[in-house]
Amino acid sequence: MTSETHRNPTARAANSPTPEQIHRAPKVLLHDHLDGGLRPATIVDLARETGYTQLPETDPGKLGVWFREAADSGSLERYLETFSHTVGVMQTRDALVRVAAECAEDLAADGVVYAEIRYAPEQHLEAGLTLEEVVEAVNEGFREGERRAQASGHRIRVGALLTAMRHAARALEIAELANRYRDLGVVGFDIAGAEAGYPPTRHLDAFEYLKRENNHFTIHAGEAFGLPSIWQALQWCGADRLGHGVRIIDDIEVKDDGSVTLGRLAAYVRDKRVPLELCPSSNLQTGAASSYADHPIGLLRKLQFRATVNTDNRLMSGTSMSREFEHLVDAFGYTLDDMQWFSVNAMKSAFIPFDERLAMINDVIKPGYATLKSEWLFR
Ligand SMILES: O=c1[nH]cnc2c1ncn2[C@H]1C[C@H](O)[C@@H](CO)O1
Ligand SMILES: [Zn+2]
Repeated sequence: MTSETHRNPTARAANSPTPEQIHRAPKVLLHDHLDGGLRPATIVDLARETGYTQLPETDPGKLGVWFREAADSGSLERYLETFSHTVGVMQTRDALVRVAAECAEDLAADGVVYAEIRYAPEQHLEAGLTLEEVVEAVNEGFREGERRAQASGHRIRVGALLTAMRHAARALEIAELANRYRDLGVVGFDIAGAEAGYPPTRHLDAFEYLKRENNHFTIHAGEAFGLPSIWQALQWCGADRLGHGVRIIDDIEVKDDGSVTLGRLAAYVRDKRVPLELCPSSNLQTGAASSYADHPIGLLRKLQFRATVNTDNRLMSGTSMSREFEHLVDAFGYTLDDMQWFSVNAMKSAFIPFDERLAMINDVIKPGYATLKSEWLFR
């Protein structure tokens, strides 16, 4: 596919939402890393409190810039190196509670009404916490953040996804942990980390265990590595969703006359309504896409894949859900109807029970967009 084929030169439409409307619109976030979303000022505080001495900057403003620039590396491996500093200050119970509470607060203030936040418990054991203590601290933080959000007039519901690192060998143990804390704040499982060289099938035992337990999982696949990774994640591992999955574009052919042919895998992904947790800004930094206008989300939305919009790592990308939508509105001329479509797609794909998803869609998301869409009548 040439990069020019799917550029939308008209960009913003007359009825595209303003940044203020985007901010107020109810948004649903399925792919966001807890250790990729800390406030820079909190990192500085926690480093001081916990004796972490490796920070590249101690001024919060400069530190924020440092993360964005260091993550802007063009390679997933180098992008991931920046996490040593956030994980480095997230080793105590208090630190985890604080980071999780602020995460929920920040998302709620941005208009996110439902979020699934992931992190790898195995990365937070350096100061002696157990896996269980890590999960309980993060859950406590999320509950505290939900309460604070409500007190300031925002409503958000946050579920945790437990991630296992794909280069390590603890996936089954983490899957069992996710199962133990199911209905206690944890809604599913994930694997993350460098993709090339670490296929998801390395962790087949964990996925087979979760399937036997009727539990849910997503797999980072099709980000830095292409179709074989997506194929394995779906057909060997049985993933419910794809973390990124953006490289499914490699199985879609667009001819000069505009006609589109889906390969077998792309057809499967669309036919089975496999949710794609797309993260535009993150993809630009790791080299998986070259610009917002050229990001495959434009074509995937047109072809009605079950596409969702996500932040991945708000700190490393200097982003938020509102900012991701602002970029997409600018690049593709999206309207509130498009935003609603992405948000409903995400809510349908969440790992909480069906009746709760439906209530979020009918009682929160649709009324929220209806209010925004009717505003022109009273302008
Ligand atoms: O986009 C990503 N791809 C693969 N791994 C990632 C991505 N963003 C964050 N991670 C890793 C680094 C974190 O330490 C870990 C758990 O959140 O997940
Ligand atoms: Zn990710």
